[in-house]
Amino acid sequence: MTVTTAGADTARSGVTMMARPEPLRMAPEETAVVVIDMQNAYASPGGYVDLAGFDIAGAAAAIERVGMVLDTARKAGVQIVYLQNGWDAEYQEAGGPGSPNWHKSNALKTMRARPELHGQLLARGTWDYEIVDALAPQAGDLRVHKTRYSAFFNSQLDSVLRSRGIRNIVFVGIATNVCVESTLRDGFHLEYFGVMLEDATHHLGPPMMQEATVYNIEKFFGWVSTVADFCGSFGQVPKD
Ligand SMILES: NC(=O)N/C=C\C(=O)O
Repeated sequence: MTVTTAGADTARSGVTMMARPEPLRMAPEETAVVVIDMQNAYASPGGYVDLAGFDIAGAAAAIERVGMVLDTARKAGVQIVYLQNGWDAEYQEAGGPGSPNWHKSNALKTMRARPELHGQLLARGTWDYEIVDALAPQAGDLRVHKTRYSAFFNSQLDSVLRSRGIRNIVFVGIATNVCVESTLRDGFHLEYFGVMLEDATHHLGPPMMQEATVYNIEKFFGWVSTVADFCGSFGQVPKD
């Protein structure tokens, strides 16, 4: 049975997208594509996660598929919000030894192990922090800065979405099992309908991490769909 997301006119004006465990009916004007951390740090050779020893072989395909989603979203008038993860140049926003982030962040750990990298990873103003060239934001897109894995924590994201009447979030980006899942979970608790396009994401760690997030989302926190299903449904929306 199709799940109709919140919104007075959704049943009438919405589009139906195939998803698991149920198809979703969503109004384009109440939907945003949230692009998680498609920065050089996460998606480019020589960026933070590559230097930290994670496999980024799947990132190139994710970039290409995110690009397809953004093309369709722009034509359909769906709001696009880019998240960028990182901290100020002095790393004050990262927290010191009193913060679990200081102990768990693999970027901070990599820089402590390789002091010559200090100042280069995830600092605003660096190449590492920037969105990859192929997905450069365009006029009308929004950018939101975040300092922890969940894009809802200590950021402008909730008010940016709420003030625009957004109730549905289509998630793409990196990494599936860290910032995408953390943000989708927090969005669930804030009453957003979250759907992840599984082939426009990439995980950090072994392949089972991708499978685990897909299971968690399908079973507990939201819906899972694909780029073809997003483009097939939102591609039908006429732009005014
Ligand atoms: N964008 C992410 O999922 N980030 C994951 C790890 C990190 O930022 O250290």
